[in-house]
Amino acid sequence: MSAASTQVDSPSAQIIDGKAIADRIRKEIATEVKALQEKYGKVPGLAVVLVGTKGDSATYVRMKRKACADLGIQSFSTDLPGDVSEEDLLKVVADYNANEEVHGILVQLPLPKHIDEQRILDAISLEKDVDGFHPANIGALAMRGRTPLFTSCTPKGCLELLKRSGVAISGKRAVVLGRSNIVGMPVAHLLQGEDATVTVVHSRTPDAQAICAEADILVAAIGRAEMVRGDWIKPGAAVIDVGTNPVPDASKKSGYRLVGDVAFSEAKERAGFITPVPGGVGPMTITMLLSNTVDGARRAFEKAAAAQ
Ligand SMILES: Nc1nc2c(c(=O)[nH]1)N[C@@H](CN(C=O)c1ccc(C(=O)N[C@@H](CCC(=O)O)C(=O)O)cc1)CN2
Repeated sequence: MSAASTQVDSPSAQIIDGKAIADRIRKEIATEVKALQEKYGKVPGLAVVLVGTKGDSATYVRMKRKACADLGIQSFSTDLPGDVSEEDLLKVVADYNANEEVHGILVQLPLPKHIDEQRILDAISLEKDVDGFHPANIGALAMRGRTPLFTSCTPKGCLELLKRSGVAISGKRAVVLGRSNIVGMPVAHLLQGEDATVTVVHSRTPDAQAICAEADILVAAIGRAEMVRGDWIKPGAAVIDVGTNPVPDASKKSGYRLVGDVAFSEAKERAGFITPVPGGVGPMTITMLLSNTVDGARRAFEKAAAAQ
């Protein structure tokens, strides 16, 4: 028998269809919104604040507002000029904090350089922090035995994709590539909370490839186009690609296409599960925002009912 005929091809990975999973969850959320309306006569409300006109941010905000409309969530919108003062932005946040019809407040990031992002995020009421970026929510996420009021949307979406795809987490070796406050750090805490053994790899980690190659679950959130090559992947691993990096593509009307932090075509030949870009983690981010808004509204409605 020739060598060629005895070779066993490694099967291609199961593609985790984030769009399909997000659509299913959105249907569940729409049902919950209806149930809340029937029980309390009120609907959840989400305030989305956009500063400036930066292309991506404006697109994401539009998507968030449309998603609210699709699911019966009341949407509150404030669009501010890029040179708005920090004090004026704080005033908008304070008004939404005081508005009883608003159960979630989201300030689209990044903010212009002249605004202290931390000061703005800290000003959002803990009970309306649907982004889960308030230090008290992050702190609770990091502590054993504590549950944050809200978990940040992209990390929550990553975990949801793993769970709904039947990927076991407990006892597995998880590697998170990237340590941002928005994704890397919270996703590492979430995986640890599910009893994975977690390593965070970042820009100063020597031999990132060798560490990634030990991962049963690899979450790539470093923001570098196709940094993770096929030979970084442990055969059979679950690969969650959070990267959305624009690369020039003259064949596209926009002049670019999006690629992840993982070289998809190489990685899918070794991984057991893998998310595509686009259509993987991205659609889950907004879906988890809607889910957090409904959670916030439910808590507010229950509290108001108990106080009567
Ligand atoms: N306040 C916040 N700001 C930002 C967050 C956040 O969670 N809260 N996350 C990102 C951007 N973001 C949401 O705001 C976001 C990113 C990507 C997607 C998405 O659906 N991506 C699609 C591709 C869309 C496209 O073609 O452009 C995909 O990956 O399939 C949604 C939301 C930064 N700011």
